[in-house]
Amino acid sequence: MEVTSILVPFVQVLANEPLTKVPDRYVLPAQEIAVLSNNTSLPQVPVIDLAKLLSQDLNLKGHELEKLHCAGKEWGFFQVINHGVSTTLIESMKRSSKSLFELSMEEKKKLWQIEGDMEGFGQAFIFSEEQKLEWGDAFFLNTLPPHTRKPHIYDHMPQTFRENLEIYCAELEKLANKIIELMTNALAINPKEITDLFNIGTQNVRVNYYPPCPQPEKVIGIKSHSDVGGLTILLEINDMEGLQIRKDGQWISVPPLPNAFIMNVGDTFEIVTNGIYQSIEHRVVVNSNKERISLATFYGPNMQATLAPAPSLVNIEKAAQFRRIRAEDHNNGYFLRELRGKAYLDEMKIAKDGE
Ligand SMILES: O=C(O)CCC(=O)C(=O)O
Ligand SMILES: [Fe+2]
Repeated sequence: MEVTSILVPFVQVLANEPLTKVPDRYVLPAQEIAVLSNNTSLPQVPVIDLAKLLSQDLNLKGHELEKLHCAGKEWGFFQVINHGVSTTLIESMKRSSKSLFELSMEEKKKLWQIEGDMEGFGQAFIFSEEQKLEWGDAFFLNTLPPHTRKPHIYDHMPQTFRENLEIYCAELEKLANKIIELMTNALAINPKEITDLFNIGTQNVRVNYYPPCPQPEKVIGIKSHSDVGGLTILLEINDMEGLQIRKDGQWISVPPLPNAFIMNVGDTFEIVTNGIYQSIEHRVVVNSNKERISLATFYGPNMQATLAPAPSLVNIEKAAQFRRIRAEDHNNGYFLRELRGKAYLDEMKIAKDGE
């Protein structure tokens, strides 16, 4: 896909300079400053136990499936424990993701985005020199289907990163498929109505690096957005807080939980479940002490598939909420706009009478 996001400076370099003030290009307008809802009784993101979901004990399984259903419906965000991915693999993946940002500038340059392409070090969603930039760097890659892997990036990646990534991505593809199938069980529909869309699905990874910032309250690490795909699986690399989600109008912090994956439903999943499971707006705030690193793995549909609400989730009580769109067109459209909450998903909605 051709993407026209413009190339931007590396924030990690900026953060290494003795700055006391952040450059204007990063300072958000007052109304966009991230304010955390200050309420100690805010609800916590649900924690789902995959071992229970896969248990032979039907009571245990049923109870956890109900929890998954609530998490999909009411949160669109949850943490998953006992996910079955080996700790050794996860620790290696963490180390090698971190080391990407420790490469020399010369090495990083070989992995730099080239114009018209999103992969490598760089940003997406930037379309003008006036646009406010985020206080964060990213390394983005296509991993599946294999023919979408870009040789100019793969050939220059550090070998250990590449080797770990290969195994990690295969494990996360299996895990994503498992969770999606369990969600279809929780929705009590024929799994194929949704799982068929993910046959030869797409997978991308994004390593996010948010350097410490001298004026953290003036900037944002990632603007509020929902993810475009099916299911995102996030790994916290250095256990730093920063991720926040918007639930019922309030911003709630998602604290890293040891040995868990943070998962969230993307816009595609909201479309195919006819709005029953919701993609949730999230953002990242930064701090002045320490960098934060995360690894997001996005799992999306086959780009040739047509996205539409699953037939059995459309009925007299609930008409189709979203129009049909080819997955590739849906995906490309997402990357042609600035990140702005759930604005893009709203464009996919079928207007109700009188709107
Ligand atoms: O760094 C994070 O915790 C979230 C990253 C994110 O939302 C994304 O990469 O889409
Ligand atoms: Fe995201």
